[in-house]
Amino acid sequence: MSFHAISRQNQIPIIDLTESFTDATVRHETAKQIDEICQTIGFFIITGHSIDRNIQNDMIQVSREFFHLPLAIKQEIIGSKDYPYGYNGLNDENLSLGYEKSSSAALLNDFKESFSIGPEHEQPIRWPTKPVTMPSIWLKYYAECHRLSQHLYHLFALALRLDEHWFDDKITSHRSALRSLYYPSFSSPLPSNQYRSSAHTDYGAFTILKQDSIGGLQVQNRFDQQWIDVPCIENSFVINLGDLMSRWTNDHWVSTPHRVIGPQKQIDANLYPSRQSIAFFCQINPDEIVTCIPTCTTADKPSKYPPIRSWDLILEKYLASTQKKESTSS
Ligand SMILES: O=C(O)CCC(=O)C(=O)O
Ligand SMILES: [Fe+2]
Repeated sequence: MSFHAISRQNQIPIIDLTESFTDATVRHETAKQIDEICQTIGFFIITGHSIDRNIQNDMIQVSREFFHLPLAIKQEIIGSKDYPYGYNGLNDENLSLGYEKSSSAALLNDFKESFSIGPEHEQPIRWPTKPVTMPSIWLKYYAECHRLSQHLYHLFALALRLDEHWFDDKITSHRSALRSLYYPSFSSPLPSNQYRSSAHTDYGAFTILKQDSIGGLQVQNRFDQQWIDVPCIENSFVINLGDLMSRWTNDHWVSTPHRVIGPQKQIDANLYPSRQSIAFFCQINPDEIVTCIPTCTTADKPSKYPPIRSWDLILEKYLASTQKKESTSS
């Protein structure tokens, strides 16, 4: 697929990764395709990713179980500056605040709940008392996503004409976060100024997203500003770049705005269906200094951004979207 074909078509490209795990030639071809996608739409769907279906199903199932528990249990683990994970309740977050402050003020907060964990190697993970199977299922899913992210980093490195292992030492103490998002059902349509997730770009390197079959995820085509529906494909993941990767590549690659709209059709009893998705936010080592990737700058294209500690970049955005000040503890 050519650069122009991708930018013109209002579709999210699909890449089958199966052979890229074992065949170096395929890996190089896939990387070339990824480079084109990352310069244009910044989103793609992967199949042949090697994550077991049972693990995906268990993760969706145990998440639904958690979000159906009484609020008091869900609120057992609440995030803070030192522990930016745990439970976020309905209307606690407005992702567009971290993205575009001027127009987002009129938007109601996102109609969703979430629960997140960080990496086990940094600090003990805080779990709610129920469901009891949650820790083992989440840790298994987290490990699988990290393994997949390592393969994707290899493809991204080849796409940027770097050594395949260029990113390896930048993720040895990564701070990747796993977040389960639950968008409850509702009986009358959401107000026009409310979304399930308002428009935003992701903050980190890239995201591995699992969505259920309800749909609603949309990506903005930056060439004509149109919102493109991301199709729900069985046993697939959606991959999208975040702001850190865009800055790291000197804007050679884009982090594309996306949002989740409410369902347009009711199911039964006048109910608009709930939606469950699972996002794995791939974050590099928090102390890594993000400075223009060597292959992304030339004499004609100087580095645009000063070096920054990777976690400083992430925290700035996180605090903006949850309306927290850096000095507050909850
Ligand atoms: O739930 C989804 O499908 C997308 C969520 C999302 O974009 C995010 O949390 O960053
Ligand atoms: Fe996102």
